[in-house]
This record gives sequence, structure tokens and C-alpha cells, in this order.
Amino acid sequence: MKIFTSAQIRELDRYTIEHEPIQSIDLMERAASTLARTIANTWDSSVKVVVFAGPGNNGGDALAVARLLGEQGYQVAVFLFNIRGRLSPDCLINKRRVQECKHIKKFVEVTQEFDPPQLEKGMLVIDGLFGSGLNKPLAGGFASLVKYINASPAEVVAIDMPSGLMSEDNTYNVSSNIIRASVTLTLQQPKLSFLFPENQQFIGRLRTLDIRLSQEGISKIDANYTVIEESDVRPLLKDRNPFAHKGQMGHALIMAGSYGMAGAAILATKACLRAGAGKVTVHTPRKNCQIMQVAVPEAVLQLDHEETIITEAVDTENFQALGIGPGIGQNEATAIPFIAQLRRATCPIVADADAINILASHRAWKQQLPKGIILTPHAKELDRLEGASVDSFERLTKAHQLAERLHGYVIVKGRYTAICMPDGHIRFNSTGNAGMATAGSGDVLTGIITALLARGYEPQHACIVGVYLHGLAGDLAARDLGEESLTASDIIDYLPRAFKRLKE
Ligand SMILES: NC(=O)C1=CN([C@@H]2O[C@H](COP(=O)(O)OP(=O)(O)OC[C@H]3O[C@@H](n4cnc5c(N)ncnc54)[C@H](O)[C@@H]3O)[C@@H](O)[C@H]2O)[C@@H](O)CC1
Ligand SMILES: Nc1ncnc2c1ncn2[C@@H]1O[C@H](COP(=O)(O)OP(=O)(O)O)[C@@H](O)[C@H]1O
Ligand SMILES: [K+]
Repeated sequence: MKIFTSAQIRELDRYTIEHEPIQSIDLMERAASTLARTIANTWDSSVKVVVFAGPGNNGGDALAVARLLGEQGYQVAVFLFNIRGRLSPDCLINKRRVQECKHIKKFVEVTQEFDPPQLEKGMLVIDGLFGSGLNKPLAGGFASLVKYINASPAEVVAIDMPSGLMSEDNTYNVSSNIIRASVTLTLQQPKLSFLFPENQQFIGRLRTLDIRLSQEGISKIDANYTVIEESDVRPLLKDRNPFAHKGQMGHALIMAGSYGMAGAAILATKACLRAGAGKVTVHTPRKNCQIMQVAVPEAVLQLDHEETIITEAVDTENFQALGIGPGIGQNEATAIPFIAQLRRATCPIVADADAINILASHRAWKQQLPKGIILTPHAKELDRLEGASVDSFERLTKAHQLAERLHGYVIVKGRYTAICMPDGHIRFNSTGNAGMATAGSGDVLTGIITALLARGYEPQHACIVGVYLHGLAGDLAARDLGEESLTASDIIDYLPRAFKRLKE
């Protein structure tokens, strides 16, 4: 699914109007009837409704919703904010329709002074002040109105977007000037800012309503952001040749673990085997020998000559992929061979966890990374690597610039893990759940992506399939076990079911 910017939403609007063809006022009516139907399905006509409409098309939608609810017997009071004496053409038409509607008993057009209505518990506020046309954060009277609504005990339904929230960049926004909705009814497609954790407080429960914008327009407009869906992943999966032998299924090298962190090596290695690699060799400190042999008997051990940390760079000619970093620590005696290893590797690489922390404390090394490298930081690791960010948008921007600079892939892990591609595209994962917020989940992802690279997946496909499968395994595990008790090992245990589901 594509995520469009506000400029692209306007373009898609225009495309639909021109090619369906449909009058823009009728498109607004179509959106409004979908909105009104959804509201009526949740709140019956005993609820008192207060509609706040702005001067643009978001306000136009809200006015049309007010009229439609009025016609269905809801008691609706409408406040239209027309401070500059300028309404969008469709907002103006809907203002007249509301004025003519005998079911709307209270209609106030605010041009200067505003005497706010009493908002009580049990009332429903419809927020139609601003949507995707907001061009700067709210201030002044609108900011005061937002604060007033937020302070009230009434429930708030936002049309398209909570007013005050920008579609993409909220870096310089003021959170107290943004509507906190309990439900957001967004039109056609979620907006980029909805994917960020800090914005969930504004959005509440999100519902995406299909208002039948042109499918042809949607496919023609090239989006920089997309959400990965199952239908994107299925065609990427490789078959296993019935005559396959393990030598053809990819030999992966995992460099992981230090004494006390053998678990990271175990999780990455097990996940790598479960994700289909033909053979997995683990390079790990000597002291991990016994535990590795017991925990993952399928893996081949390559022991470092040091007891407790990794201190060697090794030949990768016999391997088709290298996964490096989980639990390796940040000792300088590990850091030096680590960068040597990256320079020396002849196969695709996934670098995670301490690998990223080492790079963060040796900034100059970032220029020496091989092209096509896959980095898998969580938000904090990315902050260490690229400097602190004030919000997710800024962090995503930095990740995407890093991917372009490195000609590599930067996977920022989280609820909607973002894969930043070297060509500037960003693909968001849709699978996964809060049960996966548990130590070791990231090590499992490293193992999975390493296996896919070893199997011969193109790096971009290994990233897409890897994050999707990882989240899907987590979702299938959570369905059976619940989120609370989920462990990283459960994600590995459910990988077979995730593959099976995608291959069915
Ligand atoms: N393709 C779609 O998704 C459709 C969108 N529609 C609606 O149209 C909306 C977008 O309409 P518009 O482009 O008219 O934009 P909005 O209605 O979101 O806002 C634009 C108006 O707000 C003013 N404005 C912007 N920022 C401001 C600020 N910081 N302070 C004060 N005033 C500010 C602008 O000058 C303009 O008058 C969507 O959010 C949606 O509700 C629907 O009508 C139907 C189709
Ligand atoms: N709330 C969540 N929703 C979806 N996925 C999540 C959530 N929390 C964590 N995950 C996933 O779990 C993994 C956690 O990785 P990471 O933070 O590196 O953990 P660790 O360092 O403990 O292994 C990531 O792939 C992330 O996307
Ligand atoms: K709104």
C-alpha cells in the first residue's frame, strides 16, 4: 500500500475528479456519507454532536457529515471557522446546504469572536478543522480551540487527521496544539505521521475509509513510502528445488556472542537455520563452545582464539552471507577486527546491535563500509550512530540519508519497521506486535535476514521478506500464546508456520 504525501493526495484527488469523472462536490459527498455511516455505526442518535469545521475541504467534509447526521435524527450543533472570510468552494457549498437543512438547529459561523459551547461528557465532537491541507502547525485562536476541545470530557472523532497534526513532518509542532482524538477516520490511505509512535496519542483508534479514489491514479503516482503487504511478499519467496542439497541452500556465517551473551549467538543462529539456510557456521568466543553445541547442534562452530570476546577477522570466501554483531560487545579488541572483517568480507552483510554501537563510537569507519551493507538499528542505536533526533520523522530522514550515502540498507526497527533503501524509497513493515518488545527479538531478525541473503535473495528482497516474516512469526506466536509471555525463542518456533502461511 502506498503512503502519499499531502501534495500527492491533492494530485490523486484531481486525478479522480478528472478521470472518473466526478464533480469535486460529489466526491466530498461520497467521503462524507462514508464518514457519517461509520460514525452512526458506533454512536446512536442519542449522542449530542458538536461539529467544528475549518475553512478548507476538511471543514467541507465536516459540514456534510453534520447535515447527514442531522437528517438521521442526531442533534447536531455546527461551528464553522471563517476567520479570513474565505472558504474553499466545496466548503462554501456545504455551508449553504447546512444553512438550508431544517434538521440542523444550531449553526454558527465564527468570523471574529468565538463563544465556545459547553462540551460535556457523553457528547461527541467532530473535528473537521484541518486535514491534509494544514501547511504549518496551529497557533493563536485555533491552538486555543484545540486546547479547549482537548481539555473537555467529550469524545473526539477526527475527520481524516487530528487537526494540527501535519501529514509528514511534525518536528517543529507543539503537541498541546494538536487534537487528541479517540478515533481518527482517515480517508483512503493512512498518512506518514500516523506510523510514528509519538503521534499515537493524537490519533487514537485509526480507521481507514475507502472513498474510492481512482485506483488508476493510485497506481500511477510514484510513492516514496509504501507499507509492505502479504501480497508483496509472496511473489518474492524462493522455491526449494526438490533435488536441492545443503550446499546449494546457502552457507551463512554468524559472528555473534561474547561470554555472558551467548544467548544472542544462539538466537541468531537458530533463526538463521529456521529461515532456511543450508548450513550455518557460528564464529564465537571459545568459552561459548559447549553451550552452543548443546543449544544449536545443527550449527558448525568456528571458535575464536580468545576465551570471552571475538578478536579475529576471518575469510568469508566459503560463505554466501555474514550476520555480525549480536552480543559481540564493544571491546576495542573486538572493534578493530570487526572493521577489518567488514572490509574483507566478500559476501553480503547484515550488521546489528553491537556492530552498530561500534560504528557509532568510531564515526570515521562509516566511510569504509562495503556497498550494499544492511544495518538494522533500533531507534536508540540509530541515534547513537547518526546523532539524537527530536522525533521519528527526523530519525527516519537521517536513516534514509545514511542509506543513500552508504548505498546500503538501513532498517529502523520498531512497531512499523522502516526499510530505507539506497534509492531513497522507504518501505514500512505491517506485521509484528508489542509482544516482540522483548530481549533477543532483534537477534532473531539478524539471523533471518542473514539466512535469506545466504539463500540468494537480493539484499532488498531479503530485507522485505525478512522483516515481514519476523513480524508474522511474532503475530502467529502471539495469537497462540498472547503478547505478554512472548519470548524471542517463540518467534523462532513460529517461523515454520509463518513460512507455511506465505507459501500456501
Ligand atoms: N482525496 C481525499 O482524501 C479527499 C479529501 N477531502 C478532504 O479535504 C481535506 C483537505 O482539504 P484542503 O486541502 O482544503 O485542506 P484543509 O481543509 O486541511 O485545510 C486547508 C485550509 O486551512 C488553511 N490553513 C492551513 N494551515 C493553517 C494553519 N496552520 N492555520 C490556519 N489555517 C490554516 C488553508 O489556508 C486552507 O484554507 C482532507 O483532509 C479531507 O478531509 C475530501 O473532501 C474528499 C477527498
Ligand atoms: N511494539 C512492537 N510492534 C511490532 N514489532 C516490534 C514491537 N516491539 C519490538 N518489535 C520488533 O522486535 C524487534 C526488536 O529488536 P531490538 O530492539 O533490536 O531487540 P533486541 O536488541 O532485544 O534484540 C524488532 O524487529 C522490532 O521491529
Ligand atoms: K480534522
